[in-house]
Formats: sequence, structure tokens, C-alpha cells
Amino acid sequence: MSQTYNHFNVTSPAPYIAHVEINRPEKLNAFYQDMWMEYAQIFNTLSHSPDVRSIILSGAGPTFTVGLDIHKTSLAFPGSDSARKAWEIRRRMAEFQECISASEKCEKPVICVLHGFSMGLAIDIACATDIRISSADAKFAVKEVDIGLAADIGTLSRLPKIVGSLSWVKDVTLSARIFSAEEAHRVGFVSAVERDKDAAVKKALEMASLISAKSPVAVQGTKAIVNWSVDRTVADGLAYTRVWNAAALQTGDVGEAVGATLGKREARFEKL
Ligand SMILES: CC/C=C\C=C\CC(=O)SCCNC(=O)CCNC(=O)[C@H](O)C(C)(C)COP(=O)(O)OP(=O)(O)OC[C@H]1O[C@@H](n2cnc3c(N)ncnc32)[C@H](O)[C@@H]1OP(=O)(O)O
Repeated sequence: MSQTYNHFNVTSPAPYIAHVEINRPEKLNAFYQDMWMEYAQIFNTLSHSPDVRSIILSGAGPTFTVGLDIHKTSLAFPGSDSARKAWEIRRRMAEFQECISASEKCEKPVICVLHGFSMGLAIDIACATDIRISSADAKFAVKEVDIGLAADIGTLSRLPKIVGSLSWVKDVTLSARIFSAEEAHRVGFVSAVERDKDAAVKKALEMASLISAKSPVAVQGTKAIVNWSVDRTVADGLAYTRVWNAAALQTGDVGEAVGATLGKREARFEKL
């Protein structure tokens, strides 16, 4: 896991855990195109690494990310007529959405630590992770309307499913108002609030350790089934789960997990 990236630090703080840190603190980790391309590359690589069972995502410095780099991102697109311009914009937006979706598509659970400012694209990114933990000082804003955009890289599609309240989602997306960690916790956007960034990273590490100690067949299957089921009916979800388990239940991990529980010992699972 010693690969070098231009705008990210990727380390392994403990066995089977990867820590991805957005590393552009002098610009409050603002994202431009090279960064979202690199972001996707990292999650695609970690997705298939047998040495990784859970992933932590955070930002270098005090801020998670202030979102889109509003200095370096141009919204002028090439094309000799409106149709060609529109085609190009659609293609680039698809690529951008695909890059940020890489953490959702990643086979391993991703725990996002939100600290300092999380604005605009930060919320898109956080929504495409599996578990969100925040520091008490965190400030959130779905900032797009403030820069004239409804352009969406995931928040408008995922946030309603995460928090379940359309009224609250419209409140924060239409106003772009800043909301606190306490509010984010109350509505269910984050599942825990810790004293500060260090405590939030520590909590994420504890969670990642818990997950990494479990059967990777069970953990990766659980993420895949929950993500598949969230957009479908219960009947479809049940059907998918039994087909998935027709393969997964044949794993030796079940015997190892049950044996470890009965023998009051730590389970050991093969790499996946
Ligand atoms: C195609 C569309 C797809 C996706 C769209 C996504 C939309 C979004 O992400 S909307 C959100 C965009 N972000 C912002 O609007 C935040 C703007 N920043 C601020 O309001 C402030 O920086 C602050 C967050 C309130 C923090 O203020 P402060 O603590 O005083 O720090 P600064 O001195 O302002 O910033 C330090 C340093 O960072 C640079 N910077 C901050 N934000 C951005 C940014 N969004 N893009 C690029 N650079 C940013 C700022 O310029 C400073 O750099 P210097 O070199 O020191 O000037």
C-alpha cells in the first residue's frame, strides 16, 4: 500500500485497514479534476486489494474538504453547437459522478471522518461512503445553490435515502445554510460525533478494526446487499440476498466464525 499519489496520502494504520487522507490542506482540500480522477483510482485499487478490509477517509489539516475548487474548475465546455456542448457536459458529468461513486462501489466499507468544513462536493463524497463520523466542530453546507448550481454529484440522490426526511433535505439543499455536527447527528447524516478530529479518527479506527476482524465474505456481502436493496422493494432485496447467500454460505468463514465464538478465541479468515 506504499503507492504515492499527488493529492492523497494512503497509509495502513493497522492490519487490513487503509487510511485515505485528502492532502491539499493549503487549499482546505478543495477538489479539482485531477483529484477526483485520483480519488477513483485509489478506491478502485483498494476495492480489489486482499490486504484491505475496511477504509477510513479524512482530510489533512483542520478541514475535510471545502468541495469544488472554485478557482481551478472551469464551466466553459468545448463544442461547435449547443448539442455538442451539451453532449460534452453530460460526458464529463458522468465521469465526475462515476469517480465520486467509486467509494460506494468499493467492495470494502468506507468510514468517512468529517471535520472542520464539509461543503458542496464534500457532502457528495460523504454520501457515497458507508459510515460517517464527525468531530464536534464540523460545519456542513450543501453549498451548490450558492454558486448557482443544482449540479449534483450524488447529494440530491443519496441524501434523502440516508436521512429519510425530504423536508430537511430541501431545507438544507435549497438554502445552502450551514448546519452543525449536532444537527447532522440528529437527522442521521452522521452516526457519531466525537470531541475533535483526532477523537473522530480514533473512533473510525476502532470501527475499522471491528469490521476488519470479521469475515470478509460476510462484510463485503453485507455492503453489497444493503446497497443493492436500498433502491428496490423488500421482495427484490430478499430474492437478491438468497441468491447472494447461495454462494456466500458455502464459505469456510461460517465454520471459523462459529468455532471462534464457541471457543472464545479470535477468528482468522483467509484473504479475499
Ligand atoms: C460541476 C459541478 C460539480 C460539483 C459541484 C460542487 C459544488 C461545491 O463544492 S460548492 C462548494 C464550494 N466551496 C465553497 O464555496 C467554499 C469557499 N470557501 C470559503 O467560503 C472559505 O474558504 C471558508 C470555507 C469559509 C473558510 O474560510 P477561511 O478559514 O477564512 O479560509 P480561507 O482563507 O478562505 O481559505 C484558505 C485557502 O483555501 C482556499 N480555498 C477555500 N475554499 C476554496 C475553494 N472552494 N476552492 C479553491 N480554493 C479554496 C482559499 O482561496 C485560501 O487559499 P489562499 O491561497 O490562501 O488564497
